[in-house]
Amino acid sequence: MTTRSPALLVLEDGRTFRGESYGARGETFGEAVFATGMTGYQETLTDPSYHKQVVVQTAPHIGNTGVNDDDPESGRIWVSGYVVRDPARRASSWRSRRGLEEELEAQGVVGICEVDTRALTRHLRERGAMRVGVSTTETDPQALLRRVLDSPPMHGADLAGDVSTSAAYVVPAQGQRRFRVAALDLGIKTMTPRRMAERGIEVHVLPASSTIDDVLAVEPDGLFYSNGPGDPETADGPVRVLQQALERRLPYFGICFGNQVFGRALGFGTYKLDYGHRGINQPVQDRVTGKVEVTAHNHGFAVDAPLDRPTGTPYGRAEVSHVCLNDDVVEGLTLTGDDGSLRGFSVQYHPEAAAGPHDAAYLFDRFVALLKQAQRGDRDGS
Ligand SMILES: NC(=O)CC[C@H](N)C(=O)O
Repeated sequence: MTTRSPALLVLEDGRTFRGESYGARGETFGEAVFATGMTGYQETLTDPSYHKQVVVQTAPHIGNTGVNDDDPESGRIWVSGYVVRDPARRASSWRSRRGLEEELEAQGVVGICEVDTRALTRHLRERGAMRVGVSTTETDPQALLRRVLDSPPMHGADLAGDVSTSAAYVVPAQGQRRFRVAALDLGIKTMTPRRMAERGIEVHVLPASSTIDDVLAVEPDGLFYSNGPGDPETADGPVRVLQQALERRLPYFGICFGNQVFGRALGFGTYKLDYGHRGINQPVQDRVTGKVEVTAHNHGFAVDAPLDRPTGTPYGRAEVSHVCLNDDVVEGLTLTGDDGSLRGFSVQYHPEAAAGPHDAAYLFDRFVALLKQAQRGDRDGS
């Protein structure tokens, strides 16, 4: 069994928790956020959207199924720190290759266990997400607090460039290629291009800093923007590229950060939620069909768009298509032309469902339908 040493967690408002080391020893900082999924810790840890965040797991047992080679959503763990109640003493799964603690240690991720994660979560829910420090080297809370207060806040953080691919790459279509899509990698998860590839889409994944010329060079049938870390208010480059693409009537689909950037491209603002949505059972309503989906979320920001009326934009009519039933937060947007045809859409949640329920998988089919409609339009010369 791993030997443990004392560890300290200090929030920026001074609230302190003492626990034991879990994973690498050292000191780390980030935004403290809680994730409520009972499963899927590997997907959470490797989701690039968690860059610079210290994730608190509300599920009390973490690590039970170890670490496998199939579930990572990127090439590494991205969370800047990890907080759990009771780590599994033994990993048990036919897919497990190694223990979670071993993996955290190997990747240099500092964590803390034996923390009352329910008390910590209630604190964050009441006071809002805030900066935190976790340390196995510091024993004085006041000293750690000073460093927490010196660490950068999430508000205003420009992070997509840190996690994006440096070079373009292609995820080939499975079976016959039906469409080609340019996908801007703002922190893309492995499952997303795979869900497109399964539907005959060849996905050209491009760096976050790509220009409209880089996008057009792919000769795409459509444009996709991924999830990603940081404050959407900083994503001016991707917003501009998207506006240029919409001017050219390129069909658009966006997920999470891609929803926020779409919102901004259409003229809406974004804002920081008090403590965000992170989990795999969030109820979202499709405002057209009335249907409720149970969905996976990981977002701390949201789009500020009116729920009660459409908004005219230079690219067509924008509407809020989905809302979260817990708090009425905007969870999806659509853009339609004067003839009522769909031009682009996005969701704040995760239809790629890694981890999470598959209720929203239909959105990838909707993207295929949009690409098909645009191809037909091109052929008809309209
Ligand atoms: N998963 C995401 O794309 C998150 C988007 C953004 N960083 C937020 O926290 O809201």
